[in-house]
Formats: sequence, C-alpha cells, structure tokens
Amino acid sequence: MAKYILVINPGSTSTKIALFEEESVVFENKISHSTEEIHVFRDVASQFEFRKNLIIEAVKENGFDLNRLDAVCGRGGLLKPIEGGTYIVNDEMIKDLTLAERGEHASNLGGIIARDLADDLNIPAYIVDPVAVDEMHDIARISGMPLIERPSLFHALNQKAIAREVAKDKNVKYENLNMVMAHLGGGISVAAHHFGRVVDVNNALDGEGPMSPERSGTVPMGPLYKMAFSGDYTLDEIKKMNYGKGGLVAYLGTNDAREIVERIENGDEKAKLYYDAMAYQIAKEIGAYATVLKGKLDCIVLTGGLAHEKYLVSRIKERIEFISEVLVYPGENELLSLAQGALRVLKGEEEPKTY
Ligand SMILES: Nc1ncnc2c1ncn2[C@@H]1O[C@H](COP(=O)(O)OP(=O)(O)OP(=O)(O)O)[C@@H](O)[C@H]1O
Ligand SMILES: CCCC(=O)O
Repeated sequence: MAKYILVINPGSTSTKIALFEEESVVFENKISHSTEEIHVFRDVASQFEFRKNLIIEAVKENGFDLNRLDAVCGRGGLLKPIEGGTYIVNDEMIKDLTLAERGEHASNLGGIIARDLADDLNIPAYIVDPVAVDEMHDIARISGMPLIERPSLFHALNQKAIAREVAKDKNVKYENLNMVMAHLGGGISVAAHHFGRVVDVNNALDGEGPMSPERSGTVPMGPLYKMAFSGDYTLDEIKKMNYGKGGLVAYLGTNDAREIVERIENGDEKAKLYYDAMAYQIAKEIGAYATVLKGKLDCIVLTGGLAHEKYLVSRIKERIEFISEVLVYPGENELLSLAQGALRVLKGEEEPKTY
C-alpha cells in the first residue's frame, strides 16, 4: 500500500508544506507570513497554533482527508547535538524545541506541529536531519578560546540528502565516500563528509565561514568587539549585520544573485568585486575542508540555490578544480528529503532514532 506523508518546513517568512504519496508530490503549498503577522508573537514556539491552523486549512483546501495519512514529518530545529537520521518526535524533543535553549529558529516548529497533528491521527511524527546534526570529530570542536566550543549547525537536511544522491549516482554507499560539500543558499555551509559522517562544518548560523547572500560569515574579531562595546549599536543591530542583513545584502542591497549577475553584465564593477569576493571565500573554505580529509576526496559537491548560478559556479570551480572532481547538484528539495526520511523508516529500511 502506498504511504501518504505530510511534510512541514517552517521558515522565517513562510511555512512550506507538501503531501507525498511515496516520493511523488500530491500537492505542495508555500504559505507566506507577513512581517506584521509574525511580529505579534513573542517567540517562535508561540506561532504554533497560528501556523498549525494555516496548515490544516491548506490541506483541506487541497481536498485531502488527513485521516489517510501514514505519518507527519517536520523539519527539525535547534535541538541538542545529535547524529543524522530520522527521529521519532518524543516528549523530550518537544520540550527542547519549545524551550529553544539552543536558540530560536523557525524550524523548531517543524517537530512541534508534526507531533500535534500526528497525535490527533494516532500516527507517528518524525523529524529528519535537523540543523543540530552533530557528527564532528573532537579536534574540530576546539576554537582557540576555552570558553567557546565550535558547534555543528548547518544545512544538514540538504547536505545529507544530496550526499545520498551523490552516492547513488556513483553507485557506492554514502558510508564509503569522502567529499567536501558546499550548500550555497541564503546561508552557506561547507562540510567535510567522511564515510557517512559530517566530521567538520562551518557554523552557518553564527558568523563562521564564507559570506553569503544574507550573512557576513567570519569577520575580524578586534573591530567586531570594539563595535560591540562602542555604544553605537544594539545587540540586535549587530546580530542583523551578521545574520539577515550581512554579506551581499549589506554590500549591494540585495540577496538576489540573479539581479547581481545582471548588474555585473551591465558593467557594475562594485557588484563584480563583492560577488567575486563571495566566490573567493567559498573556494577558500572548500580548500580548507579538503585538508580535513587530508586531500583524499572522491569529489567536491556544490548544491543549494546559488549552485544554479553559472557565473558563481565557474568562479568557484577555477580555484578548486585542482583538488578533486567538482559535481554540481543545484537547488535543494527539503520537502522531498523529509518525505524520503520518513519513508525509509515506514518501509523498515532504517531504524528510527530516539532523541
Ligand atoms: N535558479 C537560480 N538561478 C540563479 N540564482 C538562484 C536561483 N535560485 C536561487 N538563486 C539564488 O540563490 C540564493 C539563495 O536562494 P535560495 O532561495 O536557494 O535560499 P534559501 O533557501 O532562502 O536559503 P537556505 O538555502 O540558506 O535555506 C539567492 O541569492 C538566489 O538569488
Ligand atoms: C544553518 C542551517 C539553517 C539556516 O541557514 O537557517
């Protein structure tokens, strides 16, 4: 019997949902939330009822009876550090997602809403490869400041899904591959995948790694802490310079790569300098992560929305092709990745993990 799975991916400005019959989309909806709608809530967890009701409405509008579902699967959030895989949403997980002690992130709602809908239907709720997936080796955790440990926070859902796809295309097991993968989206994570585990990755959420369309990435620390204590900026203003209004947005006023490339084609030297700088930083980070694998790589993989953009890909490639074969898997399909994670468990191909 075909399995039906409702998947939920809450983002900062939208909630994406899809209904899958096995791996085929029955319907897909992007429910947008205006800033005014979101700003009335004091934190992410208190948006639960609001987003859940919109999801139920959307499912009904598509004429689907929720009672036909086999599982609900949400994008997992800022949980305690856990290894990759599909997890049953249990009480402990709900507690951590609600208290958000590791931080506020829209994806915290994925597990909370999935569990609530699934409980009413008496079916399982799962999350798959949350941003908190942590498979780092110990040496990578050392930052240089004893009070600060490097965490593992990255685009685990897409990185793991693409890693499995690369393995399938190469006809080998993910557990037998060594690769560096760069997820190039609004945020950027560059990771070393070593025999099925992400043993090191830049902290994509918190100012580490290359700049991205919306994030600053690593900046020199001296000027940063002088700025922080100058009294000229609030904490929130500085956070935004790092996350949301950093990177290309800060330099060029847009996070849209297509618009920037058009400007470059029209001779805009400033656009070229900052866009080339982003490519340079990405390539440099990939080079650094190749050393994590001692240069013994099966391939380098570029993925995420920016991997569609040919000028950027060629600027990155020219600096890294000497290291290994470069494969490009443009875009991301987080909704399908969630459905596949739930399906692997429903079909008994993988044991669900317990948080
Ligand atoms: N088809 C495309 N061609 C060129 N550029 C693209 C394409 N699709 C997306 N981009 C660019 O990729 C960047 C990231 O967009 P995307 O929508 O993938 O990010 P996101 O999903 O919001 O972020 P994240 O992947 O960090 O969650 C933007 O600069 C966007 O303009
Ligand atoms: C760190 C991965 C998720 C995000 O960029 O928000």
